[in-house]
Amino acid sequence: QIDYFSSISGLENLLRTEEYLLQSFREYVRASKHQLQTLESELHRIEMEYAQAARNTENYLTNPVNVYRLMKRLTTDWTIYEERVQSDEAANTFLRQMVEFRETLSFPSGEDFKASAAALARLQETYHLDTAQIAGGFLNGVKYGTSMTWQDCFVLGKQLFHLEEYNHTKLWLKESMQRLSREPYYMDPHTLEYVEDVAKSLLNLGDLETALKLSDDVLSLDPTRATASYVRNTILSPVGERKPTLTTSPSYYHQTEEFETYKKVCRGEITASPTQLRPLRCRYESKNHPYRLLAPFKVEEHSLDPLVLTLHDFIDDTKIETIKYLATPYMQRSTVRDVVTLSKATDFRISKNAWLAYQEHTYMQDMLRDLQDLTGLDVTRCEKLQVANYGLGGHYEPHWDFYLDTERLPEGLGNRIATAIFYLSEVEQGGATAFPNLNFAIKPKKGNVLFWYNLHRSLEGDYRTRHAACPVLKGSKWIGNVWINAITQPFTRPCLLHKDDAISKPYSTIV
Ligand SMILES: O=C(O)CCC(=O)C(=O)O
Ligand SMILES: [Fe+2]
Repeated sequence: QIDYFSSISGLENLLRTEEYLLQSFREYVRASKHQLQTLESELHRIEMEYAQAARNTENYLTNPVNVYRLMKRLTTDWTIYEERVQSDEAANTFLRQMVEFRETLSFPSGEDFKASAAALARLQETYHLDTAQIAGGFLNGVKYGTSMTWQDCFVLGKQLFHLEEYNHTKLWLKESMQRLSREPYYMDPHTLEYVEDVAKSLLNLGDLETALKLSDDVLSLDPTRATASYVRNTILSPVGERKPTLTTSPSYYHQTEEFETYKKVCRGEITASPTQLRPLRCRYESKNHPYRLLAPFKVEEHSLDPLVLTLHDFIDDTKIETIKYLATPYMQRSTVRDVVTLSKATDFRISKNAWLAYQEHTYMQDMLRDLQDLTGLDVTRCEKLQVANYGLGGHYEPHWDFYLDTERLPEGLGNRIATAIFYLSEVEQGGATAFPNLNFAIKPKKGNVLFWYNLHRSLEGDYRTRHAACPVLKGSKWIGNVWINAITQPFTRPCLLHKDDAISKPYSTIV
């Protein structure tokens, strides 16, 4: 069962579906127009005939030919029109095609639709986005798309209600009413029911002021509406009879300080302090490799302890496109380790990924060779390359890359001593790699690599390296995760005999 919400890769299938639907619908409109035109000329003909008869009824009815034709019309012709309207060829073709399309084309599932609503709520939450702005097609002040209609906002609000995202429900239902009030037919009889529905929802969500205003609006147009009266009476009756207001209760982790810090880092509200930044440098590094003397590594330090670096322009576009191309057919929903099921999909990691063996292409072997040249680490035994793609609000909440459960290390590889994230695309907005303990987030830049050590020298996990992929706000984020494992490193990064993990212990208490 493939899903569509967890990456951008694959979504083009849905657009192709829409192309087919549009074609079919266009054909339906064209054919029905043609049908209607034929009917119209028939109608016109009878109208003329009738007008003539009505002008001088006696003269008309005394003509035997006219009488015959009147009889014919009323016995056969009208039946033919009736049948034609009923058998509506154009509509039938369209409906038949739709049945076929539903079997042969890709459609998103209800889960996809739900997850895309949840993604919008997550983005709004993480980046403090204004509801009216999003509805107007703006993301962080940049106009990307068309506006949402009041119905769009209403449906989204309802979905968020079912997801128990009550704060967001309120925002979207109110936005839908705002948008409705700007429509020329505000409050026509058909929409009254929607407005009542919103009034009732807002009553349950505790926004009494708006609920009362909406029900008053409805009642001023139609004093007999039952729901609006109920809302109004409930609000105006003495307190105490009212049901308790619905409130959202985020999961335990989502209420922690770490999660708050993570979101601030994603928004760029927290950044490394001057003291943190002072000792850091950018430099060229050749490691005395003859080739690298000419094309040195461009190294930017983000933190010295733990060591976190950006390697600028580390991989070129040709290699990047090849690697994405190789991965695309194998992309599947990303999972996380789970004690019981071994691996499972979760809400806190939303992306698709594919594992590629480095042997599959020299470009991938080049990635490892370059990393080895720079870091001196032995890369002969690594986990496979993990290529990932994040779409609509895709993210990976704070986590460690090293295995906590050292009983179950990948066989013959050992724990993940270092991570190198190859950024395989730009991301227009959001999607940074955030380190909530270190107070910085690195914005993806195509061709750059983010490198850090996950383990202390004693091979214990360095808890300060907790990191995350901030939700992608606009764009399609591609990365390649290289994990360099510890088993082959006794000479390249000798482990210490004494423990040196005390410094990161205080950061281990989060989970
Ligand atoms: O996408 C990112 O920026 C981080 C990804 C990550 O941490 C992971 O896949 O383990
Ligand atoms: Fe990670």
